[in-house]
Amino acid sequence: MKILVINAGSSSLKYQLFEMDGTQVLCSGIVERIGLESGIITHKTFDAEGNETKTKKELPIPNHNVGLTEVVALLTDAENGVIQNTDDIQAVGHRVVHGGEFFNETTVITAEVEEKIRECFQLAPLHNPANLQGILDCTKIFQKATQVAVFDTAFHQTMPGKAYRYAIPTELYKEHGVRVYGMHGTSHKYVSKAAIDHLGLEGKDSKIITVHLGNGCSMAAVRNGQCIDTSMGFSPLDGLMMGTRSGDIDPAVVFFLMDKLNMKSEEVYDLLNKKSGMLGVTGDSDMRDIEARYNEGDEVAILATHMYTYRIKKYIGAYMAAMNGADAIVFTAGVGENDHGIRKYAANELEGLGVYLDEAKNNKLRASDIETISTSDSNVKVLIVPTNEELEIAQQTLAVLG
Ligand SMILES: Nc1ncnc2c1ncn2[C@@H]1O[C@H](COP(=O)(O)OP(=O)(O)O)[C@@H](O)[C@H]1O
Ligand SMILES: CC(=O)OP(=O)(O)O
Ligand SMILES: [Mg+2]
Repeated sequence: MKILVINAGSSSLKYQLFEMDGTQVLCSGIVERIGLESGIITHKTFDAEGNETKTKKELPIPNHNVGLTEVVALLTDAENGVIQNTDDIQAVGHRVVHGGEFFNETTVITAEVEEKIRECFQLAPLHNPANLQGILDCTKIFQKATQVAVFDTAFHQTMPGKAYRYAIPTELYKEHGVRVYGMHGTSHKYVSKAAIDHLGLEGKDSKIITVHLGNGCSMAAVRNGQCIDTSMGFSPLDGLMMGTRSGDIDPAVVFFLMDKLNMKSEEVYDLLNKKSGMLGVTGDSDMRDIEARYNEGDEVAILATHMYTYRIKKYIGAYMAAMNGADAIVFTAGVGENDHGIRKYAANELEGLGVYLDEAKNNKLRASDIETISTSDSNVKVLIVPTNEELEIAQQTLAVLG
């Protein structure tokens, strides 16, 4: 069975096509810089031995629909395509960031499900509209396929009330669903499970702290494979410092901006979501640019890097307290897998908590497989586990189809 996975982000669209009998990846790719002057499509195909052929295209991609049309053209290309026509796809698995309290598991998409995804637009304005657009487009293009939604929020639905409730009047939770939801759940689930398997902790009282550092960043405390706390909240704006999002901030700042600087609520929302985080402090949002500036001794980049990693460190402490210890801290996603400086500053000087980083091992730039970067006698293991949200989505899609 061929399952296509679509991970539509705010400015990108990642995809992978799987042959699920034996789980072979037929092709994968990313459409980046959607909506900007020039977009980039990187497309990789794989033969039965896993050998890779890569093509790269630069062209304007004004919206996700154009991006998806380009992807379909690559999939069905007469010479280099991996399928003959769109009817070869039996299912499309979609990443949907926010499922509110509607969904705690993977779901076949119906008109009613689409409506509920729409109802969650306000909770994830950078993500859910793009996710729904991807679903609507794929329904038209892949007419024989079952469309399935895998929610970022689902994995976090096991959190207890003491972790997911805000200390505000109860009716705001009961009548309006104002609570912590948490995101990146597919990734936290995938990497925590991989760490549990890797460390032989299946069936034991396992305590894993997962640190997902991409453009959006979040952490989770995972006890016995279940999420008990996470750093993103009602929306993907909360918690860690991110590429363009502020993360934790005193809500009084919002009123200050509105009352003293006459900003409208949507301007404040835009500021905290799109103009803050690393971008707000340094002018750059991509960690590669910030790393280069750091290495040149740029003081602003140095400050921002330490703000970013200090907050991760504080959450590590919080989650070790929440679980009364930890077996492992797991770094993942674009920054977590690639940036050894970020891992170093986030996980060094934690010997008091039993975390001993092996700096030489950590200095590897890129982890394509699970790597241990703590010393052999570290009580708490520090791992890099490359995430694979697309594989997790494909497996959950297959499971829901029975
Ligand atoms: N080699 C690298 N070194 C440092 N950071 C990197 C590297 N490669 C990618 N990144 C970072 O990873 C981020 C994207 O991560 P990703 O997990 O793809 O995020 P998202 O899914 O949120 O778009 C980029 O913004 C970039 O900062
Ligand atoms: C929820 C979220 O922040 O997703 P991403 O990191 O893909 O932007
Ligand atoms: Mg991501």
